[in-house]
Amino acid sequence: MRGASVELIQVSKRYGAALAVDAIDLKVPEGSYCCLLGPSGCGKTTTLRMIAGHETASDGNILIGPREVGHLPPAARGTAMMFQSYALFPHLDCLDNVAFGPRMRGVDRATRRRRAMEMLSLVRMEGFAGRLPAQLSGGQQQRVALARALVTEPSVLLLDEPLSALDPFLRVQVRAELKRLQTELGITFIHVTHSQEEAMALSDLVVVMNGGRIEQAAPPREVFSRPETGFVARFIGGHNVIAMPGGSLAVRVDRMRLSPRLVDAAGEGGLPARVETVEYQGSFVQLRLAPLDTARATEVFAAVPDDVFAAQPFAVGDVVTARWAEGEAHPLRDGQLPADVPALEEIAP
Ligand SMILES: Nc1ncnc2c1ncn2[C@@H]1O[C@H](COP(=O)(O)OP(=O)(O)OP(=O)(O)O)[C@@H](O)[C@H]1O
Repeated sequence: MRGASVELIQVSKRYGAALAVDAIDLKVPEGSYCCLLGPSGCGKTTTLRMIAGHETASDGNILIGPREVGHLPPAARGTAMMFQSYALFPHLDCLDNVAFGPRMRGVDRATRRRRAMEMLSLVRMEGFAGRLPAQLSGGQQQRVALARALVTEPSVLLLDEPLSALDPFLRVQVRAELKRLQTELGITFIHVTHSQEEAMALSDLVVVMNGGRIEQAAPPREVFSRPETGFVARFIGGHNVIAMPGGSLAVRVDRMRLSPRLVDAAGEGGLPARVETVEYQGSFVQLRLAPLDTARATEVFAAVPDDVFAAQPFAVGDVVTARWAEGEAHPLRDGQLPADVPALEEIAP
């Protein structure tokens, strides 16, 4: 199997007056694992379905490899789709479920059974070839569904919330399996999820969507360390969004430094705030703070390493100053403030 790149150029989807996907541009490199991440209704599934050809784009171009595929039916695009519900045929055993597609395409019995067996081995289900879906666990059914999608040798595998029907334990197992397969096969995976943890764990490229648009498309570490918009900072989590005179900033909660507030310190920088909650979390202590100036943020969080906290503990009701090193504050693209927000002193590290 070989991967192919996927490129969307100014792709839109309208349902009547509603714009589900709004002129998005995206380039997914060949052989990469890409997650489309965002809240319900942001247009992830619609985007996936347009790539698969189950939905026609209202505008724009879709390329798979060098080919424009907008006019091609799903079966001619070199993609395969795996759905949230495994949708295995209940009356067929695993081998026949996987061999079903090749059978429909007229592949002879011996070849299709050999191919199906290879795919079952790939997902480590060769020992279950003769079982009916009802005799399998959810995770096992999911693997068979994966084998069934891969038997067509797609260059791009499209996965719509493939883990959401699994319990948390299985979800982590199947997630690791998906990553292993993608790395081993070298084909392109495009995976829709609303779980930031899933996207972080799997992706080479995370595409954060909101309201039919792409907020940010970058490797997970970059999205987490340098969110470009307030939406990304909040959705990915682990960040405070703080209003400043020049616009809003994102600062990671584990980069906040707390010190006792010196009430009479002249020209004191930082963000004075009252401690609202203190929660011990094992390796760190999480504090929720209410800034005294609510125009800057209504609440911020600080994750303080447990040893740092033990050396200088704070209690609920204490007033502290939160600071961060200059390089830890990332300006947000959509962070312009209304003109009436008061100017504040410079933040000192
Ligand atoms: N067939 C349709 N007809 C009309 N509107 C639709 C149709 N399909 C999707 N939409 C609308 O388009 C928008 C994007 O839907 P989409 O299913 O792509 O979102 P999503 O991000 O995948 O959400 P979810 O995580 O809930 O599946 C939503 O507002 C949805 O209501």
